[in-house]
Amino acid sequence: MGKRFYHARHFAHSLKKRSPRRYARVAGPIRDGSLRIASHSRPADPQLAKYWRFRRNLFSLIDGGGIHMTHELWFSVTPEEIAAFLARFVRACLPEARVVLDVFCGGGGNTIQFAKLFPRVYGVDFSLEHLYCTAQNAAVYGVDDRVWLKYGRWEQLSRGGAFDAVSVDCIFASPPWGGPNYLNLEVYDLEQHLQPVGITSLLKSMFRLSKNVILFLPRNSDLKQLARVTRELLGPEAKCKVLYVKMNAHLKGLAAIWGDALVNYEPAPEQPEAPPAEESAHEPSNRDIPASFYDIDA
Ligand SMILES: C[S@@+](CC[C@H](N)C(=O)[O-])C[C@H]1O[C@@H](n2cnc3c(N)ncnc32)[C@H](O)[C@@H]1O
Repeated sequence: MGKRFYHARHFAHSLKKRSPRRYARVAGPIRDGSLRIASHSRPADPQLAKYWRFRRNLFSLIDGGGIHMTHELWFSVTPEEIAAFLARFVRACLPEARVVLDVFCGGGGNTIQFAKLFPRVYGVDFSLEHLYCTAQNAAVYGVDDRVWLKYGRWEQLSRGGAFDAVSVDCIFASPPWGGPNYLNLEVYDLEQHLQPVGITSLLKSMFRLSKNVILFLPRNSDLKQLARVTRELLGPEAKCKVLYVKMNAHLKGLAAIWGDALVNYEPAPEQPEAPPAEESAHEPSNRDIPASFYDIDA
């Protein structure tokens, strides 16, 4: 893997050795353990109270004391149930896939769930603290041996060809939505509001590496823009599939999906009986995709 990526298991050690100046920026929280979440103590910031109440939705293993988060990650980690669903969905659609790239990996909510089902997962983030959290959290879930991390701004990494030598089977990204104000908008403009770049640039940078792309987007995203950008970048016949992702009956966001194998996938009708015994947990079939997640607008 060379020196281009940090193996999650040795993240802090490798960062210190290869880039002491970068390490110095996170040395404090690494040494004093201030990013470690003591699950039973409510955070001092009242803004976080609501997120803390639902902390086990973010990481079911949070009570074990090994989960790490920054203030920002309380708001932005993908809830585990959703991340697990998306990983199972990709696994069911792309049974041969080996490599997933999680751009904007944050605290590893998605990276971890992908790493449970795929042998190699790359996580990218421009926050060293977040990469450190991903590495720590991946260790809690016992998947840090499958996770490789890259520090930097996605726009620059992509322009510089940082992943050109990697054969990526699928790209997932949960880009920043620009704070909770997105809910005040009737329609979320994917060119204006999405960060760090608009949807056209973001998708261009991703389609260079893989035709299979999933973006986790605000629930009020402009679907017309999705249709337009799909045709502009992939041709007049191309399709984007949109899954409305719900948790406990609440609409949490949209998964916008590109790539034939992902778009044309149909879940089998729900089957009441248990799956056959020989079906391993690591080889999900379409029975693993709960139909309730499907509310498709193709
Ligand atoms: C919504 S969070 C992702 C949460 C993640 N999926 C999880 O479950 O933990 C977005 C992340 O994007 C990172 N980010 C923002 N702009 C970035 C950029 N230009 N390049 C790389 N990472 C960026 C932030 O540091 C943040 O961790």
